[in-house]
Amino acid sequence: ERSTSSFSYSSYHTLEEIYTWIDNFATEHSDIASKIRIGYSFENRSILVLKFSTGGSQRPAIWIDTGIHAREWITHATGIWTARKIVNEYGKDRIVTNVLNAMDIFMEIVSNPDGFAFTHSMNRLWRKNKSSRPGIFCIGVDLNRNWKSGFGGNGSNNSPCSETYHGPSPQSEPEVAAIVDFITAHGNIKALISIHSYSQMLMYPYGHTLEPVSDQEELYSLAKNAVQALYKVHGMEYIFGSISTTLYVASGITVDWAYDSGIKYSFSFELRDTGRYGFLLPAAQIVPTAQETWLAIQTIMEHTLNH
Ligand SMILES: O=C(CO)C[C@@H](Cc1ccccc1)C(=O)O
Ligand SMILES: [Zn+2]
Repeated sequence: ERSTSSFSYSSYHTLEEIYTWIDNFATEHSDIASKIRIGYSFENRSILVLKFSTGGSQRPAIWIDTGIHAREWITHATGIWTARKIVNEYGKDRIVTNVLNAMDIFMEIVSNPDGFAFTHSMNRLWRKNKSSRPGIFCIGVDLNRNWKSGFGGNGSNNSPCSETYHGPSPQSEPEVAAIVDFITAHGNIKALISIHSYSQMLMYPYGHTLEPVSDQEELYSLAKNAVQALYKVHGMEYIFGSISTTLYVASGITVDWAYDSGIKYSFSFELRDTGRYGFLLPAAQIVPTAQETWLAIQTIMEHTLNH
């Protein structure tokens, strides 16, 4: 009996439970899924990625990450549900089947394992990683400010005690360097989706400047279509647009680096809710959130496949 079938997709889980699930999931779906270790965190935990592939080699691919901010538990839970959805829908759903017959999907569910473990052990609202450096008395770098593009600019902070501390240099954090190295070595990533919570938004670059990206029109209309598909599931309204104009200026962020590295379809989600529960979203909303997010993700994947 599949042990992942005893796993509750409508509950939050610890780091150990998620890592065990990843192992069992890759074993039970070895025809299409495999587990890759792309590096080690500051506290030496494995950084794991699930690869979904139906063959070929170096196929164009889609990258999805969740949990870069430790306290955003709905994102890890959404990632787990989405991984199962992908393997269950291959061969049934037209979009998933077409995407996986031509492209690979890489999904990093726990992108900040040290911080995530800390939200279970010590501080539920921890955001950053757990890096420390000699003579610095505050812990952690904001992994969504440590990327090269716009590094150190407005909307990031030079103080190690800040929640948006950008770190001493771009990619100084092993959790960011691991992704940069993997995506750079792969060289054929066509879309990147970096999932956060909360606020109910679907955003695209830039965050570090108010200047529109060259593909602004295309990304705007794709985001519009994606949030319309999402809305149809449970009536949840998402706003959309560029990060700097929709939310605030933020520098050194994942999607700005991705876009500047040639990944045109780079998006960041802010999942449920709009503040009533915030990071403490009740587990009862995990499946509804994942279900609606899936429609937006499918919209982005299909567009990526067809362009
Ligand atoms: O995670 C957030 C809430 O914890 C808000 C996100 C908003 C954001 C998301 C993606 C790209 C730039 C900014 C952040 O400030 O990094
Ligand atoms: Zn976040």
